[in-house]
Amino acid sequence: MALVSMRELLDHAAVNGYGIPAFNVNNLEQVQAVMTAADEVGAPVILQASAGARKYAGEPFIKHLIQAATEQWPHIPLVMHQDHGQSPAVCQGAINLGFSSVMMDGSLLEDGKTPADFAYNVDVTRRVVEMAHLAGVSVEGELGCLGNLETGEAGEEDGIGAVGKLDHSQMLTDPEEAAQFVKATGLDALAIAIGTSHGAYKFSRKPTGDILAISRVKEIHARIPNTHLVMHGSSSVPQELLAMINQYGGQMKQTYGVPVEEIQEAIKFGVRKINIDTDIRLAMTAACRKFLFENPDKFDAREWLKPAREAAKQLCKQRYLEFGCEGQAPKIKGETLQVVAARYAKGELAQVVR
Ligand SMILES: O=C(CO)COP(=O)(O)O
Ligand SMILES: O=C[C@H](O)COP(=O)(O)O
Ligand SMILES: [Zn+2]
Ligand SMILES: [Zn+2]
Repeated sequence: MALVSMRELLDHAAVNGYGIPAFNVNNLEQVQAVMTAADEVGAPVILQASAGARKYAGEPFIKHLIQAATEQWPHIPLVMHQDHGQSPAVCQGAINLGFSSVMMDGSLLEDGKTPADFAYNVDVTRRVVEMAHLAGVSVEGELGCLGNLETGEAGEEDGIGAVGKLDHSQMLTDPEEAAQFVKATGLDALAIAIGTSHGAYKFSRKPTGDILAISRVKEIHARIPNTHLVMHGSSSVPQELLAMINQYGGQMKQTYGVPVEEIQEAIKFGVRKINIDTDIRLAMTAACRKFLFENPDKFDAREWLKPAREAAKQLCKQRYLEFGCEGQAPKIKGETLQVVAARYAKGELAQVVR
């Protein structure tokens, strides 16, 4: 199957009440891990590449790694999504490269650090929607800045994130603004800020409602019922992976992620895409450290990449099962992007705002 539109997958997830993890990928082993996990459980796939991934691997490698996955697993509906595009020009570049979905992150200015105002965000996102939908490509936007509600720190850890202190109004997406934003842009999916942040250091304790505002999801969803909500910074940071990393020579500090049961609750109220990068990093690092510690004589990279890839696969499989993706892939039609473009043109995919 050729690459499919993210809108098609998320529409299917909405009708059938499940969520799809969007995994960040940077190299061969991560692509293989996600795809084999999806194949084992019959899950649809969103592979996303950040600017950091494109810098690390190079654009031709990212493009061809993901296209290779469509050849190896032709029966799996697969979206190639650009994560955190910082400008319309970056999004246009991704569309030209063959991405079937793009994120225009206009919550921050082009530097990826300075919080932007609402008018700027609307303007850049609307421009991306106009060009992307002509090609049947889906658009995710973001309203509100990801950040830690305990400290007010936006916490730039992965190259994308506001710098310095933010107030709570900047770190929690406002339902009324979300409604205005969707009306003005017509985008397909909206990343919301509810207290999650990128990277491993999200919460100093297991989060409760005051620092992870899942209740916001319900309020936002009520206003924009067919715009798919996206949770960034949604790694769960499994304690056993932290312990394993530290057991085999690592020095990670105590930290907590987003509990899977909170994500499951959010899925009931309109969250359809759940971004996960850090958990794959932790799983691969833990497995790799363990293998090299136990086999100090080994030096073939394939030998330590194999357990790392296997650990990433297990993590991905677990999330597919927990978010309800099992057996959904064969039920997805896999429309061509041309068909989806025609549906946008006819107004069939217009957003509802209440
Ligand atoms: O949101 C993300 C990518 O856009 C990744 O979040 P994590 O750092 O929690 O995995
Ligand atoms: O959005 C953040 C992702 O975790 C990507 O991280 P990265 O910029 O290090 O590739
Ligand atoms: Zn952002
Ligand atoms: Zn993100």
